Amino acid sequence: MKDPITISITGAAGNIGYALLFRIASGSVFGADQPVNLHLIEIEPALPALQGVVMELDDCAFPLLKNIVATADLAEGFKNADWALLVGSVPRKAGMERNDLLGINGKIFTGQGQAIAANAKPTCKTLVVGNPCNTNCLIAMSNATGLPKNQFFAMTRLDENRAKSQLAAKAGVHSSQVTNLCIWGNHSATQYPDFVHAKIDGKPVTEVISDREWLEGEFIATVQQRGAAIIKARGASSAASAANAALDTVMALSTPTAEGDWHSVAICSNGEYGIEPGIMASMPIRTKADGSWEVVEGLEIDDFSQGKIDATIAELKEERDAVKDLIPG
Ligand SMILES: NC(=O)c1ccc[n+]([C@@H]2O[C@H](COP(=O)([O-])OP(=O)(O)OC[C@H]3O[C@@H](n4cnc5c(N)ncnc54)[C@H](O)[C@@H]3O)[C@@H](O)[C@H]2O)c1
Ligand SMILES: O=C(O)C[C@H](O)C(=O)O
Repeated sequence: MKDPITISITGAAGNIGYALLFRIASGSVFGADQPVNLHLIEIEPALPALQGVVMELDDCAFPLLKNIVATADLAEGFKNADWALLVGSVPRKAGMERNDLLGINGKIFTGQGQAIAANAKPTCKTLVVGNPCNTNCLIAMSNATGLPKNQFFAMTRLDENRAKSQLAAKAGVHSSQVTNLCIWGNHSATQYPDFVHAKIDGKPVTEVISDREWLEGEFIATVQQRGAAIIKARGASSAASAANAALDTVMALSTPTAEGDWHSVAICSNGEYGIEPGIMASMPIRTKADGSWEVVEGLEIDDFSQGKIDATIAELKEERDAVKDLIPG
């Protein structure tokens, strides 16, 4: 048996948490031979509800689940973490944009970034799900003094999965036949789901779907507005699909990417594609055999795509400027 790995999850008593924990504990994320410890972090008022979740985890008698910690103490919660999944934060309501949450949620990520740096393993990878996730991740990363920036990620995989599903439906194929789908920029209404480089059965999407007006219009708008559409329909923000995408992201960053393909996640720019260094932007990413990752470089960006990328990066710069008080030095 391998040594257990420790997964710390904030907001563990929330809706996404409830959809995440049992899949991790069952072995379906890290493998059937990988024991796990779950460190569940909540705010004090949610600890009684969290105890209920712990009772349910116990009642599953998962063979791979070795230890559960349920706590409001960040040092205890992030101790020895291999992965920190930062979900805990307030979701938006109908009529709000995700960055309307910056004032409420942004400050959560200063203390969490510091606590990860002080208590987690030096190799800990952090994935931010709580919105607005790109800028919350920037705050966490900037406060995690001493940890490499390339261990911080913000989630755009839900957007990738949504985009693949829309393209598949339009082309009359299964979503698994859609590859090379990159979400550029922010997890927001300015994101750019890149249909130009996406492929269906290895062919450019633009050859399979000849309706360019749909691709440039309805397709992009549907993906950009999908979160709002779910809030309108459900009366609550996406939870099961968000948890699924978080686990897809963890797996995509833990296993080598299929030859020629890429996946979407926001990382700290080093200037790739002319994106200002230090901006937490979604780009095409490949995970290598040794577990490290790289940006897929050299994609040709046409004028249409460049305009969309510029718009979403401009929004990320505005968000960064709005939280400058939460970013040290
Ligand atoms: N990036 C994405 O694609 C994506 C997708 C869906 C939802 N989200 C975001 O994920 C977040 C969580 O959504 P949810 O549906 O689980 O919400 P929820 O309200 O059901 O649960 C959030 C939980 O976080 C806890 N929490 C709040 N502040 C905390 C803190 N400082 N430390 C630890 N826990 C804290 C709350 O007590 C609550 O239990 C929201 O911000 C939502 O907008 C992101
Ligand atoms: O839209 C939201 O506020 C929740 C989430 O970010 C989503 O994309 O479903």
